[in-house]
This record gives sequence, structure tokens and C-alpha cells, in this order.
Amino acid sequence: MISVRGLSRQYGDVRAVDDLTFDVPAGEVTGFLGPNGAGKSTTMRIVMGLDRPTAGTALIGGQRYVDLPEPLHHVGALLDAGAMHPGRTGRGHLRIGARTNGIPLRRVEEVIEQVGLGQAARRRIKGYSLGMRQRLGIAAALLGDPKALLFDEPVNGLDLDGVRWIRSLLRGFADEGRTVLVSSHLMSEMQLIADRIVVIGRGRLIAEAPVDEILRGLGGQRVRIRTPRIEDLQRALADRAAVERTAPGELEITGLGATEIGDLAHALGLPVHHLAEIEQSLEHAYLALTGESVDYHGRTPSYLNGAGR
Ligand SMILES: Nc1ncnc2c1ncn2[C@@H]1O[C@H](COP(=O)(O)OP(=O)(O)OP(=O)(O)O)[C@@H](O)[C@H]1O
Repeated sequence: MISVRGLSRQYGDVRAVDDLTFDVPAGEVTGFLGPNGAGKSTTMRIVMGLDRPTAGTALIGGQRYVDLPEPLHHVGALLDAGAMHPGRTGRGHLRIGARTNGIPLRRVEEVIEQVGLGQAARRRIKGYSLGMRQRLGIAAALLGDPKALLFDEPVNGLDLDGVRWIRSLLRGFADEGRTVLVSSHLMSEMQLIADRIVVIGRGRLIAEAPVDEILRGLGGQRVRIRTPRIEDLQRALADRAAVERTAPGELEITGLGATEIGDLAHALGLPVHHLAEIEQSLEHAYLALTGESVDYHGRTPSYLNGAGR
């Protein structure tokens, strides 16, 4: 379990993290989402003791990283897979990590196997593809067989095979009861990987909820219903929910669940031809959540405005 409480980090004029509080429970994959510059990497660096907070705490199993007796047994992180000595071999890189942390060298061979580096472990890192570097970075994070794992953008730049591998790896860690925090820009990816997500913007918490709750619109659940007696239903719903006529014979309702609406139609004797909760894509929910907090909007060419939504 990782718990972040009232965490703030100020760099000169920039408040990179601003009074942030959230939990990363064991046994689940927690996705960490936010636009560029939202403060994700800063938060992860503070958890890993690589940066100091201006205020607040980030605890791993109740302790600060710096107070952990054998930190690599508690937490492992993939923060910057580029930060490896290019002249070393993969195995050499891992051996140094093991030696400096009192981890037996046989563990190096185990993690090489686990991440599928095999033959490549003999080669110098400068010849590694991005996917191989990610595998090596993950092997390093696993050296101490830690209970908690932090991954900063692990699927960035990976091909589909690599992405699928990371996905099953993270799921496996969570299923073993480990604590997994993974940051990403790829909302569609988070929808597949994460059980719950923490969304931040400009250093502040925007949402912390199970993925399916966010998909249902964080309480602003929408339901679509079709009935040939649309006016009767619309009248009955008018006082209870926000109702929008979206097509002839079709309503979209916000603020009531499918069960309540179905029961109401039944009580009124109205025939129902279709009734479904509308699932938002995580991307859609995320854009709705973070729209206000994006610091650097890309310019959209005018011919794309309104397209593809
Ligand atoms: N060492 C530093 N010195 C000064 N400013 C910093 C430093 N590290 C981060 N920042 C600033 O803090 C803010 C948050 O940065 P951070 O890298 O944590 O965001 P992020 O959510 O990880 O972004 P990205 O998705 O682009 O990696 C940014 O405005 C960044 O410029």
C-alpha cells in the first residue's frame, strides 16, 4: 500500500504537486493519469525518495522510502529507462544493482528470465531497442522482489507485443497481491490495464475511483431508453432526472440508473424496446475531467474541429 497525504512540491514559481492525497492499495493496478506537466513523475520520484516534498508525505507500507531498511525489497520502480550506462551489458547493469543492494547474484538470472531478456543480457545496452530497455528497467525494478511497483509510462513507444506483455505483467503482479502504480497518457490503455485510476491536473487530485465508476461518469450516469410512448415516459421522468430526446422514440437520461428507469416504465405500463447504461470511453471521461487543467493545449487544425469526437 502506498499512501500519499497532502503532498506538495514547489520548484521556484511552479507548484508541480499541490496538496495531493490518494492511496494505492495492494492487489490492484492503479492507473495514474494526467496531462503533460500534471505532476505524475514528480509524485513518483518523491515516493521513491528521489526528490523531497515541500509538504506532506508519501509512504510505502507506512514508511518513507528513506526510512526503509532494504528499500528494494519493499518497492521497485521503472522511472526513466533511458538512464542506464550504454556501455554496460544488461546483465552487468543488473549485477551492479544487486551488489549495491545486498541481493544475491542468482536473483539477476531470475529477473533476466522473468522479463524475457535471455540472450540479450550479454549485449551492451547501447544496442538495445526501446522495448529491450523497458524490459531491463523492469528487471531492475524486480531485483528485490518488492511488494510495491511503480511504472512511469511503461508502454511508451512499445509495439503491440510489448504493450500486451506489460499488460499481463502488471495484472500478474496485482494478482499476486502486490501494489502497482502505473502512469500513462494512453487512456485507452488504462481502460485495459487499471482497476482504479487516480487522475491529477496541475498537481491537484481530480478524481480517484474504480475504472468502471469513471466510465459510468462519476455519478453522472447516462441511460438510453427507447419506447413508442416517449411523451408519457418523458413526462414521468421530468421531475426526477435530466432528460434529452436524442432520436425519435429515444431518450437519454442523466441522474437515474437503468434499474429505476426500467421499474418506472414498468409501473406505468410502457413498452420498452431498448434500455442500456451508456458507457463512456475512459478517454471521454478523462477529457471531461481534465479539460480545465491542461496547461499546454495543442492547436487543433480547423478542419479537425468537431471531427472525430
Ligand atoms: N526538477 C525540476 N525543476 C523545475 N521544475 C520541474 C522539475 N521537475 C518537474 N518540474 C515541473 O513540474 C511540473 C510537473 O512535472 P512532472 O514531470 O511531474 O509532470 P508529469 O505529469 O510527469 O508530466 P509528463 O506527463 O509530461 O511526464 C512541470 O511544470 C515541470 O516543468
